[in-house]
Amino acid sequence: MSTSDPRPPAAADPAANPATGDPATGTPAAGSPAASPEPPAPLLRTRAVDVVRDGRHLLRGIDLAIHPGEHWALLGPNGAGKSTLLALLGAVSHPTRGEVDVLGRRLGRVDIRELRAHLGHVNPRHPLRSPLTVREVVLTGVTNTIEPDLNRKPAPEELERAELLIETLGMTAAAESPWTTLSQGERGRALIARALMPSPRLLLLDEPATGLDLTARELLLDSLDLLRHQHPELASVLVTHHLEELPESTTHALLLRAGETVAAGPVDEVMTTELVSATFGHPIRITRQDGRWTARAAARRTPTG
Ligand SMILES: Nc1ncnc2c1ncn2[C@@H]1O[C@H](COP(=O)(O)OP(=O)(O)OP(=O)(O)O)[C@@H](O)[C@H]1O
Repeated sequence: MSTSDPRPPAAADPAANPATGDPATGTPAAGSPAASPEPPAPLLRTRAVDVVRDGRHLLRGIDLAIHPGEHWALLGPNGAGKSTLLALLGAVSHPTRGEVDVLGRRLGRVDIRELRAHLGHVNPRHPLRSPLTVREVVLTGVTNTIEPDLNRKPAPEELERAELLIETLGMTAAAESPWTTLSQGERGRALIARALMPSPRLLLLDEPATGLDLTARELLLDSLDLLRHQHPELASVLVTHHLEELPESTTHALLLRAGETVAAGPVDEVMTTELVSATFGHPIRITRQDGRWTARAAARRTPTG
């Protein structure tokens, strides 16, 4: 299949389920039948989204629907538009055209700062310089501030939640370690715990494994698998260039090339040799073993005769 003929396995049509409800609690909209077996409303939805900057299309015609319990990989080469799309999904920027609904609220019609409070956005460039401990950094997730709010004492249930998340992310032994002495992998896991403090329904991860050594990457991916297992309603979007950096628990993928969708849908339909090769513009062979993916350049043909 060529990039000009993408057949994205369609994400569920969000228009079929217009319930919007309360983004903070997930409560169905008034009038929704309480016992309805309908699938849940998407947490994120984009329709025909374009982003144009300086006269250049960074994204074109992006349609996407992400539901509770889905864990999406956003894959594509350098400059494909992954960070631009993540900024829309994280209510950080607006589309030039099209619709973006985050937790049932349309960007452009709501205060995006209020929306962001319900999203767990992990910024690998967390600008902390002071030697807060891991526990203190995780607790700043409650106020979504870089430094602790000194006028506010954490409630016992917040301390308890921080401890649980620190454990889930495999950081208990380092809970008292100062930020300034942590490795990049430890910082990454502490930031995921921090992002989860306000119990967001959606976690956005921008290249969380970049720069990690093998052990640190595997610890991170194990932690994400455990987290997703413990919080079955959580949804997530993870941006990466590398298939090896995808946790086993990845359920869906969106492949982007030059700002356009090559394919989007369930991971086993999308993460194929054909579609990933089309996305990266290079023949790549994809294999999946024990739930994890590897990508290798397809073998060159041996010249005959
Ligand atoms: N404000 C802007 N004005 C013009 N072009 C921009 C702007 N922001 C980003 N771009 C360009 O848009 C394209 C997509 O950028 P984006 O950062 O979304 O890609 P990406 O897939 O995340 O890339 P990478 O994998 O390298 O991080 C790039 O070519 C980038 O140079």
